[in-house]
Amino acid sequence: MDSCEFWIPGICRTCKIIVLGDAGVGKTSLTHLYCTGRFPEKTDSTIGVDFRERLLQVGCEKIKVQLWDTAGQERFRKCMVQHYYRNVHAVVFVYDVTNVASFRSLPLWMEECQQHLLGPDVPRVLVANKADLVTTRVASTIEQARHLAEVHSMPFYLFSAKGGSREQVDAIFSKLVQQISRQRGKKTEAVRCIKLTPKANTVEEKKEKGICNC
Ligand SMILES: Nc1nc2c(ncn2[C@@H]2O[C@H](COP(=O)(O)OP(=O)(O)OP(=O)(O)O)[C@@H](O)[C@H]2O)c(=O)[nH]1
Repeated sequence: MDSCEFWIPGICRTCKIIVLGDAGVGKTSLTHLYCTGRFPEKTDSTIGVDFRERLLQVGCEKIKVQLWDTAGQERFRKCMVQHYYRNVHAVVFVYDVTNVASFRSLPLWMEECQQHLLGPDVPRVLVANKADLVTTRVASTIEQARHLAEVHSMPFYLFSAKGGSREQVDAIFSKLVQQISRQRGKKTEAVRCIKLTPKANTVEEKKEKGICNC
């Protein structure tokens, strides 16, 4: 995703991706790993939102991936929640495999997206984090999570922000960026088609198109 034969200076698109999930599931750790390549040794509870960015090259396009690491705790979200959802291009849902309650909250996070008018066309993925702590006890919840992702047409990743590699975390976000780029391409094409549709100007053309002058 980062090779480029031509470089077009000045063209840079932003992809705003919000990361949602209960407190402590690993949102900060995941976004940190993606943007810096390191698992942070120490994290504090996110208050409001933290921003992290990474610059990518997709073909000849520069893309700024802007991650909104949102607060999991309700009391730290209240004042920011409207801002999270403005002009969102994609969503990452995260739950913690060792915390069943964080899995049960996923429908609420999805509902919040709906309440803020994120349509089904907004790409999303589900990350089951802390895979390094998987035990047989949580295996059935992981299967349920996989099923939930399937039902909602989301890619599913069993991942560990602690033990995962940069390549693995890149795969999660690359998938989203590719989907966003594809959608943008389609929208641009649709606009181009509308602009290029010729108007019926001459009387003959108008007749052919069934347009009447009276
Ligand atoms: N073992 C393990 N611990 C993890 C992993 N990811 C995060 N943690 C730990 O889980 C705790 C919470 O991680 P955060 O990244 O701060 O969680 P968060 O979702 O951002 O939390 P809030 O900001 O409160 O919403 C920290 O102690 C992390 O070190 C992981 O993959 N494996």
